[in-house]
Amino acid sequence: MIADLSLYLVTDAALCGERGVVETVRRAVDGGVRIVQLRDKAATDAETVEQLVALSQAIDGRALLVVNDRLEAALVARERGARVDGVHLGQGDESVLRAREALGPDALIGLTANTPAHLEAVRALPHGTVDYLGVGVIRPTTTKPDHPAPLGVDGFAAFVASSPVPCVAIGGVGIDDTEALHAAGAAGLAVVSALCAVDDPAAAAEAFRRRWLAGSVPRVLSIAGSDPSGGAGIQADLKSIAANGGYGMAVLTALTAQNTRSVRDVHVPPTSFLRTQLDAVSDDIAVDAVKIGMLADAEVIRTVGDWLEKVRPPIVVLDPVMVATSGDRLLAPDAERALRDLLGRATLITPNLAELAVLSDREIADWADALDAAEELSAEIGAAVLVKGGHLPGDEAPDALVDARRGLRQEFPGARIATANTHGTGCSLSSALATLLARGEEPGAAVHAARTWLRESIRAGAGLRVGQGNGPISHFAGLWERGGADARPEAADIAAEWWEGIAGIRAGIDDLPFIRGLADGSLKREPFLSYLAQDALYLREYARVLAEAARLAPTSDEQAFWAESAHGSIVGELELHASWLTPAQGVSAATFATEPGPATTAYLDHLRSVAFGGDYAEIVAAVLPCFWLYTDLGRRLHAGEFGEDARDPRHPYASWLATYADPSFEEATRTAIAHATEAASRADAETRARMHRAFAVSSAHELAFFAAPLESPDRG
Ligand SMILES: Nc1ncnc2c1ncn2[C@@H]1O[C@H](COP(=O)(O)OP(=O)(O)O)[C@@H](O)[C@H]1O
Ligand SMILES: Cc1ncc(COP(=O)(O)O)c(N)n1
Ligand SMILES: [Mg+2]
Repeated sequence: MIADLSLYLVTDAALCGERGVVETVRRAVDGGVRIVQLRDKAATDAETVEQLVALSQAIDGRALLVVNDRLEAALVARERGARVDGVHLGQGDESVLRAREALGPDALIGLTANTPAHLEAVRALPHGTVDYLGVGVIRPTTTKPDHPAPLGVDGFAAFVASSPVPCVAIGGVGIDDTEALHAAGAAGLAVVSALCAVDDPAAAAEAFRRRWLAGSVPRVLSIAGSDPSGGAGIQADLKSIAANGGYGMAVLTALTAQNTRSVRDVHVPPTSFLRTQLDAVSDDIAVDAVKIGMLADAEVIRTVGDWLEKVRPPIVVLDPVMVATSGDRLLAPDAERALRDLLGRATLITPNLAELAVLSDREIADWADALDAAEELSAEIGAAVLVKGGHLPGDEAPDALVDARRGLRQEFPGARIATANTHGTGCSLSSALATLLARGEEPGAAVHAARTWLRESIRAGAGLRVGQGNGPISHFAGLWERGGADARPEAADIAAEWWEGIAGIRAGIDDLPFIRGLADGSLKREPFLSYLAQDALYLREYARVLAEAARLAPTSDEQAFWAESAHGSIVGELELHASWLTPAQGVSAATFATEPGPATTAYLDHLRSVAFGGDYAEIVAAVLPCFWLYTDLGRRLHAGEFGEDARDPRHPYASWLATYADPSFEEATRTAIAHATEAASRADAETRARMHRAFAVSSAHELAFFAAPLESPDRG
């Protein structure tokens, strides 16, 4: 049997402690353990049967279950309805031949081995008797008191090289061995203490799995229809999987005769042949992720559902394809019910707006409706939902990831790209997601990366000059342009993402009593002047950071811009002193000579530490919120968004508010946004992430800075 041995939990009742073996296993499987071995040398056969029954229920088909040594108990537990997939035998335990005979050809049979003589013995057995070897110990361990001399990673690698069957590394394996053992050729890691004796087995398992997957090329199977014009269906899937770093496989549910204009005909081969294709793959290859596309009719859906029930792939991304971009049906209308039943088997489903309406059986009038419907559907099916906004009217094409079980609702903003090349966008996105999830990405990060890649590929689509209708996207545009480096988002997309990312901070600023009072003029003079005094202190240092940006700027345009901004910042400081922070305004010499308050100090510390790092990209991201948030606030104050008072010339702070809405400051802000986000677009993914963080941290400091005058009694 072909099994995913990547993360293999071996139980130890003592190490599981009060939590117990069953609960430990349940959580570890939640976290991604793929196979569980019940190992309890002290239990009686009757106790072992009970434990297997309980474990089988807790695992619920999400991982394989084998038992150490106790063939009889496995057989009895099977009779009692437990799903026991096989046994793991030691050199001294029952004969593997007898186990194979008793458990049948589909059982998983493992054997402990660590010497050349053991390997000779395995070679002498009929092919298919032993499925894998447990090889160790890797390091000294206390969970096997009588263990042989440790092999170490090198000894393990040498053993694997001459083994006829896959080898799992066991014995003292810790998370930091993951990469080395993967590179040494391990089929998986068998872990005892590092999963049983930890507070959070799910988190530990997730960490193992993520590190394991990061080093592998995932094997991704698309189960979908064929599009001979190459833009959608399995053709799009295979390109998308490859472009995102996976090994692509494809099982055909249907053949369409379509091009970029329309679907002319659909041929659905017999489902018996579909099943033969599916088994041919899973009998030979461990499938890391499945993407499901066009399913044609109810019988196809049932066939795929039965196969999923047998194989239980760890990741299933289901794109509930109903209608093609051209408007032609790809699913028989009477099959919608059957499709709904299949959703429960998915990890993630990716409906467009029309499909979401059908699946959730409600009307969707706008994006807010779509999010609510997605949340409801997610709760109902127990899977995450990525609702796609490609068919929204207007200039925006957002997507949103909703997972009711985790209380997750994450929006991904994006301007609509003006292009006709949208054929196969849904197919491409879902297979990219299956691949990225199989590479160990978190769902939110996977969606972000898939969208970045998709948007670049959509933009490049027209350049392919394929077809007269809705042409395809250019799946390898990034690869062809940059030789495979991560996709680069456009500056405008980065701006949208950063701005959306601080939506909570912006709402927080709008709600501050200080801002409300500033808008309607009710703000007392004293906190206002103390705010200005802090602002003056801030601007002087801010100017130095801007000057540092000028010093490091890669082009003379940018150099000039940041130098002018530094100058502007100093002029701003001087003006504050000239017109507001004066004895005439009631500002005493004491306030004048004020010290920076905590919020000012914290903000400046952040800016200076970024500036000290000497990275132009990060500095310009950190200085951006001071431009952007002020301009945005000024524009909205001026537009009367906070009430009409702010525009009244008799408003006590009218002249100060006017400087907010100064057109030349707005122009400078546009330029600052452009320089920062273009630097981000040119940067590698790691630098871009640092920039995003620096931007978000500065934004949070802006909020604290506005809050300070009415908050801290010891403000400057
Ligand atoms: N013109 C466009 N500009 C930017 N993104 C788009 C555009 N059209 C579709 N997308 C994106 O392509 C993906 C597929 O979405 P959608 O077209 O809604 O689904 P489907 O292709 O299944 O009908 C989504 O990520 C969506 O945001
Ligand atoms: C065989 C096949 N499967 C799926 C689609 C959906 O295409 P889109 O991704 O544009 O929704 C398609 N046109 N053809
Ligand atoms: Mg589409």
